[in-house]
Order: sequence, then C-alpha cells, then structure tokens
Amino acid sequence: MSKDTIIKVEDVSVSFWQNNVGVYSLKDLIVKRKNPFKNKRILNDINVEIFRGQSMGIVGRNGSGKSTLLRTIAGIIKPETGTITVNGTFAPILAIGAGLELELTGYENISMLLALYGTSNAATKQEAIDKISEFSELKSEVLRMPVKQYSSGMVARLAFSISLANDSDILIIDEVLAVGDQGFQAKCMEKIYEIKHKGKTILFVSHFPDDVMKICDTAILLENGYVTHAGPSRDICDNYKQLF
Ligand SMILES: Nc1ncnc2c1ncn2[C@@H]1O[C@H](COP(=O)(O)OP(=O)(O)OP(=O)(O)O)[C@@H](O)[C@H]1O
Repeated sequence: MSKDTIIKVEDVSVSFWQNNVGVYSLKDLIVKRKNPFKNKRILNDINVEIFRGQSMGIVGRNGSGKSTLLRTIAGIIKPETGTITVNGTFAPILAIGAGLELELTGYENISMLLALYGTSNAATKQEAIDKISEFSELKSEVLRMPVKQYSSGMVARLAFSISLANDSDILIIDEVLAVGDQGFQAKCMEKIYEIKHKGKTILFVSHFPDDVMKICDTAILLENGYVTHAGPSRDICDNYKQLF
C-alpha cells in the first residue's frame, strides 16, 4: 500500500443470510428441518483504492450495494472474503441520526458525542457546542428537548452538525442529506465542499449526479454488487444516468 493510499479494498465480497421464502414457521424449522434462509451475495470481488485527499462517489440503483460497501469500509460489516486497509480516522455519517440517543436532549447528545471524539477541555467543548448549534440552526429550546420528539429533518440537522465537529481524516456520507430541507441540504453541500478543499478524504453516496460531480473527483458505479465502471466522476455519472 503506497503512503498516499488511505483506503484499500481488495477482493472484498459480502453475503447476507436472507429469508426468501416468505411465510415461515418455527415448526418448519424444527419438524421439517427446512431452512428458509439463503446466503445471498451482495458485494462481489470489490477492488477500490482511495488516495489521501481524494473524494470518491458511489452511485448505483437502489439495492446495488452502496450502503453495504460503506458499512464494510467503516468496519460495521465483516467481509466474507478479501481485506480492507484504512490508514486514517473516519467520521461515518451512515444513517440519519445514527449514534444519537433518543431519550437524551440535543445538548446532551452533543456533549456525549464530543466526549467520544475526545473533546474534554471546557473552553474547546463550549466552542464546539456553539458551532454545532449554530450550524444546525436548531433553537436552544429545541436542543433542550429529547431527540425522540424531533422531526426527521431536525434529527438530520443535529446528526450532521455533530459529525462535522469530528475532525477526522475521512468523511463517509451515506445519502443522509436527503431528509433535510433544501436550505440545509445546500448548506451541507457547501460545508462538504469546504472540507474537501481542506484536503480531507470523502466517500459520498448520493442519487444526485450533480452533487457527486460537485464533491467527487472520481466515482464508481455499482450494479448488483459489482463495480461496473470506475473513473472520473463526470464519466461515471453519465454511465449512471444511462441506467434509467
Ligand atoms: N442486514 C441485511 N440483511 C440482509 N440483507 C441486507 C442487509 N442489508 C442490506 N441487505 C441487502 O443488500 C442489498 C444491498 O443493499 P444496500 O442497502 O447496500 O443497497 P444500496 O445500493 O445502498 O440501496 P439504496 O440506494 O436503496 O440505499 C439489498 O438487496 C438489501 O436487501
């Protein structure tokens, strides 16, 4: 692995056990010994190399394996075969509100996650809290409410704003902007663009080719768990558009 490589995915395949039978009872399993689960290949022999400071988009139809690939790179899913080497720290924004405790208030969630990111100094912490609340545009009375009372757009605002406070080498973003309103989406895109220009590495899943072309230098197109195209993001987005 060259010293400029930050993520290397080599010959990675992932399978999931899925129940393809539909109606299925415990009796079938015990008495008839029918196994309704099938091991389905979701990712096939994926090879991707991402260099430090590079932004890579992942595009493909629903169910093509984009989230599974991000989750495998983030270490949440163990590949069946192959290896993944990550040479840096990452802030995964993999699902709307992932990592937030619903019973806690917005402020309590901010404090908890800042502690996890290692921000312990009181002044730095207060500065981070101010930045997060300002970016989220959530009023202080909202941040004092338990997150379970938030709308999905408010959860996205909080989660995204907190993730940005994590000064990691790699930002992994999985279609989480979709639920925010247009104003917040545009603001997040500007922020991601700014982070890219600071030289951070970005992995970006989106169904919007314009966003992928704006943020990403390169991209891959996944079809049924295979990388069918890889190259400059503009070319790959053209390939993606031709699928429809
Ligand atoms: N935990 C799981 N158990 C079983 N099957 C799964 C699991 N997670 C994903 N899958 C299956 O893997 C396939 C790929 O899903 P994935 O979420 O990676 O696709 P995607 O390209 O991100 O789709 P979308 O654009 O809809 O978000 C789908 O067929 C899905 O049903």
